[in-house]
Amino acid sequence: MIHTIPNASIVLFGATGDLAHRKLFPALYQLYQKGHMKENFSVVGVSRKEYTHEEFQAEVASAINEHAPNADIDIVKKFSSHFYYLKMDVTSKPSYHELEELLNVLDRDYQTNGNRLYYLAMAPSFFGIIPTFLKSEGITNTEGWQRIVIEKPFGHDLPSATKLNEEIQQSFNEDDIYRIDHYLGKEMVQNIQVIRFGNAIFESIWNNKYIDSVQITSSETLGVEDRAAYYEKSGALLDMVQNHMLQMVMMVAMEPPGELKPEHIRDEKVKVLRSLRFFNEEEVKRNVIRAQYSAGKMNGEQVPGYLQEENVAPESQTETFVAAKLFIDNFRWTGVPFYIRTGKRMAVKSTEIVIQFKQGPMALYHAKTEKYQPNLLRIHVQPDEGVSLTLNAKPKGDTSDLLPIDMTYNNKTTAEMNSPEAYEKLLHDCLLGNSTYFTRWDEVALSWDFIDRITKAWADGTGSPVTHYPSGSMGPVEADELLNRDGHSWWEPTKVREEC
Ligand SMILES: NC(=O)C1=CN([C@@H]2O[C@H](COP(=O)(O)OP(=O)(O)OC[C@H]3O[C@@H](n4cnc5c(N)ncnc54)[C@H](OP(=O)(O)O)[C@@H]3O)[C@@H](O)[C@H]2O)C=CC1
Ligand SMILES: O=C1O[C@H](COP(=O)(O)O)[C@@H](O)[C@H](O)[C@H]1O
Repeated sequence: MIHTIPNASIVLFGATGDLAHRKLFPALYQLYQKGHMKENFSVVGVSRKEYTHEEFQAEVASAINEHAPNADIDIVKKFSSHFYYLKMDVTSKPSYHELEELLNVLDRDYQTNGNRLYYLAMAPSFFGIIPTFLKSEGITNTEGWQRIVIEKPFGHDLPSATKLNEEIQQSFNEDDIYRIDHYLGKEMVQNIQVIRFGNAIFESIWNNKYIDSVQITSSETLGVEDRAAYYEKSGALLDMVQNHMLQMVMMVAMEPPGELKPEHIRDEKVKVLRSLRFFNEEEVKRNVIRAQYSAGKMNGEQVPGYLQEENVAPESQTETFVAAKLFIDNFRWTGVPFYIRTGKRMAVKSTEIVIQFKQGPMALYHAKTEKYQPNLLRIHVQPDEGVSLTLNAKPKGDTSDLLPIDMTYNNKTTAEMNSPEAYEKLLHDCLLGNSTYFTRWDEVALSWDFIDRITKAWADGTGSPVTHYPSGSMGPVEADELLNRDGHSWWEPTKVREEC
């Protein structure tokens, strides 16, 4: 539900960066333009570059014009007049006093009641120090609420994430810490719980009696671009699996919450991670595939392999693709494999969840024709948004054959009616104090515990080796074999038909 955001000051650390320009300014603008933010808010941009307030406002306006669809020039002007700039090195304790002075003026001018949201759009190395100084220099000491948004990655393993968390919790309560996973802001990821718990026909068959397997694919066409410095240390496992892929697994596998309240939903998600089978070395080798893109063709154009990309080590073993078979050892899911795969430079940009249902008890049709398809429920997360259900029917006039048909719901009908961007929804939620779609510490800790065992097996040389896949393909043959040995194959991403 959309509510009007209360009066507040937003402090945006990292205001000259890529995330602020491409995602955060446009997301805030959309909230304003739709009337969810009224006039009583200010945004203080913080970075080390020199800007006057006016230069910064012009920069914000230009970013919105470039990245927000259908931006209105007059509204953009009015919106950007709420922005202020402070040149500040976040590692310098005394500079926080200037921030406090500015915020005190803005709190008064905009009647914010001291409500403040601190958004850390900065490199992770700053995630600990900023909350520490915000607290020690008394900035968080106001009458209003104080919330902090932490970008990803939250640590690089369980020990580093624990240390970071302890540091942040010295200054902010868990309830006021909003760890962002932007996949949780995606329309169709949020829709999973409605499709499941809002439709008795699905929830009653959402278990190992009726579901054969689950597949989650998140493929990208982009390569590493200019992010090799970060990506070389992360790879697809830390960049996508630890957070986004596991979040989608949790949304598909969780039990119904007692109520639609943040803690009820987050409790159920955590229980999924508690039932996730944590792999030993042998299981990592058997169930987790890693690979790197080699040169290939994308849209008819030759593109380089990962090792030829700028700032990538000549013999880098960083994986740009991961496929895995996961097991959730609980009453609902025992025996149902969850196959996940994600990678860069793949054939299509797509995120899709496919629920494959079991065949009926008697082979009246499926043994007789190759055209028989298992029933599939596809949740199209992006770029198309929607749901489709594959059924078997009979072709017109022919009683002896089968025709798979799709019943499709398309969530995104026209360019003018795009769903809100993930960051828009998440900013809206944290300004309202709704943490449902942010990751709680116990989720983060368990997900690192699961991931660390894979990282360790790979580092010890006991996991499967890094193989290669040509750019423009859907991954290495080993990822196909992972499913083939169970008699399965990957369902390739499909489009939601426009006419439906
Ligand atoms: N970009 C994206 O699409 C995504 C980014 N993220 C995460 O968001 C965060 C930010 O990423 P991104 O915007 O790409 O990073 P950038 O490198 O583009 O921006 C970093 C920002 O930090 C500022 N900065 C650096 N050092 C200091 C300092 N000592 N004091 C004050 N400001 C400083 C920089 O400005 P200046 O140099 O002027 O000080 C700049 O504004 C990261 O954690 C990233 O992992 C997550 C998902 C997607
Ligand atoms: O967090 C990240 O996500 C993006 C993919 O996000 P999407 O919304 O475009 O699917 C990925 O490219 C990036 O490497 C990763 O850091």
